[in-house]
Amino acid sequence: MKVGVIVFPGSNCDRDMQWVFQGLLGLPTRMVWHQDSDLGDLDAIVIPGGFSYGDYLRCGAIARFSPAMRSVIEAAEQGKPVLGVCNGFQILTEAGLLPGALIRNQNLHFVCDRVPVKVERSARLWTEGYAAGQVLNLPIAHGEGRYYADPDTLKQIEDKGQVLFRYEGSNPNGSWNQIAGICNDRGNVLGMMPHPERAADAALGNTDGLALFQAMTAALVSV
Ligand SMILES: N[C@@H](CCC(=O)O)C(=O)O
Repeated sequence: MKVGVIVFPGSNCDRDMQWVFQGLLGLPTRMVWHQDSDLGDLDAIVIPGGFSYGDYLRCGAIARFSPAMRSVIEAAEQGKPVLGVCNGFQILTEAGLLPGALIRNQNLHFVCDRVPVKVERSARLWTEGYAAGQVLNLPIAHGEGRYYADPDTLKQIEDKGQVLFRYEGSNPNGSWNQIAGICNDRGNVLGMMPHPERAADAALGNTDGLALFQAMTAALVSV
């Protein structure tokens, strides 16, 4: 059982992810340079936050062409859990693993804050450690986090229950339907803009994000 964290030029949350999986949960974790396409040894894949390729063109638009991404797509097709946080979410939408897009924040400002995020439902792999409707306090830090999808796609993901996280109260980036995180139809790929890895270690004073990683880990143990 092994977790892989894909590292692109410009990733900056890769070590935080490594700390959660390896340091807090005690799971073997491999840092994978984006040019490495041999991911066969991995049981779960994480695409961390950051500024891959300096966010040139659009956040995630260049990273999605990295050799590792072809293998991430294969792993997702095999049903392995794939988690993308912030820039990772952007890369997953650019790669077509998740529907919709992350566009410039409505107020055109980079937003760095801690915000209430509601868990929509208790979903296998990701949110079984939370109660439906539970409100988490999670850090956000992004310039292109406004979730957008065309009306048909939006209806489809809402109808299928693919929205797992929604901003509660305020809408910090103007996301359609206050969407903060979605999974794919099959449920094994999750992308979210808030940073649960920055709210996982008690030393940081907030462990609201930890249950997400525990749910992912529990699923791995039973693989
Ligand atoms: N580069 C992204 C996200 C930053 C991150 O992943 O923390 C943005 O500004 O939208």
